[in-house]
Amino acid sequence: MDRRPVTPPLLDGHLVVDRAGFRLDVRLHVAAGEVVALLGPNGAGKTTALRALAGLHPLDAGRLRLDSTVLDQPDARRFVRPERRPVGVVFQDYLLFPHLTARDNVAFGPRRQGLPRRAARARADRWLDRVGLAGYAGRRPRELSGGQAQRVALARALAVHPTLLLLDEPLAALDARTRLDTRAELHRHLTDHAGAAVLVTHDPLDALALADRLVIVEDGRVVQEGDPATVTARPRTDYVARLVGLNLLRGRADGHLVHLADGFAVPTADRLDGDAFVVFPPTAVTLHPDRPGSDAPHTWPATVAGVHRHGDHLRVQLAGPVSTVADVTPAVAAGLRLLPGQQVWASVAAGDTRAYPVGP
Ligand SMILES: Nc1ncnc2c1ncn2[C@@H]1O[C@H](COP(=O)(O)OP(=O)(O)OP(=O)(O)O)[C@@H](O)[C@H]1O
Repeated sequence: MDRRPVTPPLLDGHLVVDRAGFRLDVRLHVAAGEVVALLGPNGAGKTTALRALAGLHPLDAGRLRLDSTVLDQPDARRFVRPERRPVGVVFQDYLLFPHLTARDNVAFGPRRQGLPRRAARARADRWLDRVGLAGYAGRRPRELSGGQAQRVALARALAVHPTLLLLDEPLAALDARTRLDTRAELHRHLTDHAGAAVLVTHDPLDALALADRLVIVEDGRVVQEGDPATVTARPRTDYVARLVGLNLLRGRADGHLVHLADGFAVPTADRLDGDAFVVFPPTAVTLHPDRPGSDAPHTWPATVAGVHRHGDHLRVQLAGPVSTVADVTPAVAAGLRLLPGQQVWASVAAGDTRAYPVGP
């Protein structure tokens, strides 16, 4: 039996925020040293959650505890103002003070924490050095590139030794090359950060590269969470499936078949019974011009809804009783004369699908 004491998470939040026609209601736990990425479609509530953690948007209900301090609990009339929270933020709309040098931007937080000017500046210089900007301390934000400004913002957030680090799309404003370098650098700083970190991103690559755990938010609720490997292997919503590039269908498993609506079925190597999800990559879908014979018993009719170039392949959107996407080579597409509106038949091999229960 495991007798290790269960340590409470460093951050323990039940965040409830009401906005016109929208309610955020998410439970969020983050351990010391853990990086959690909030992912979700536009308007899901990610930024609202981050702003609630920072204290920029008070909770309407629920409770937020960080370490041993309750930061926000409306029913106990408890609210710690943003500047009094041990929180470092890197927000798009909250970057740098334009009139201060990079050094003074970074020294600002430590000064507020009571560090004398000279010590605060020395700390700022150490952090600028750590983010690779030793020679830029005297520059003002307008004399920095986007990537450099982003790194100063990170240094500023980390210089206060925050218990909680919040990052809102930290790499979004950067070009592809800078993004790659900054992502690697951010990864190093997050690994060194002893506190909790919560990151909001639209980019699955950022989330997979930086986070220990993904929390998927849709319409103000957590719809799935887990380590990146599990979430990407076993998506539970269409949004997550699209994010990781898989077709996701839901049906009723009966041994090695998952029965879908309208009497169609998908074969699977996994043996399962009951409500099930089944996933497969677009490259696993085979298209046939006519209904195949007994060599492909589990096929379904589909209408080509769209064809786009996708790397070396063509990505075909298929509508019908089973809505999927298929990746085919240009040669196959030409052979099938794939055009929008065309009727085809689709199938997938058991060895290319994975099925898992809908229930926990
Ligand atoms: N200032 C505001 N006043 C009222 N409602 C708002 C305000 N800002 C956002 N909302 C609403 O709150 C909901 C959540 O928005 P939020 O910005 O948190 O989503 P998000 O997941 O961060 O989206 P995105 O990916 O587009 O940034 C949306 O329905 C949005 O319309």
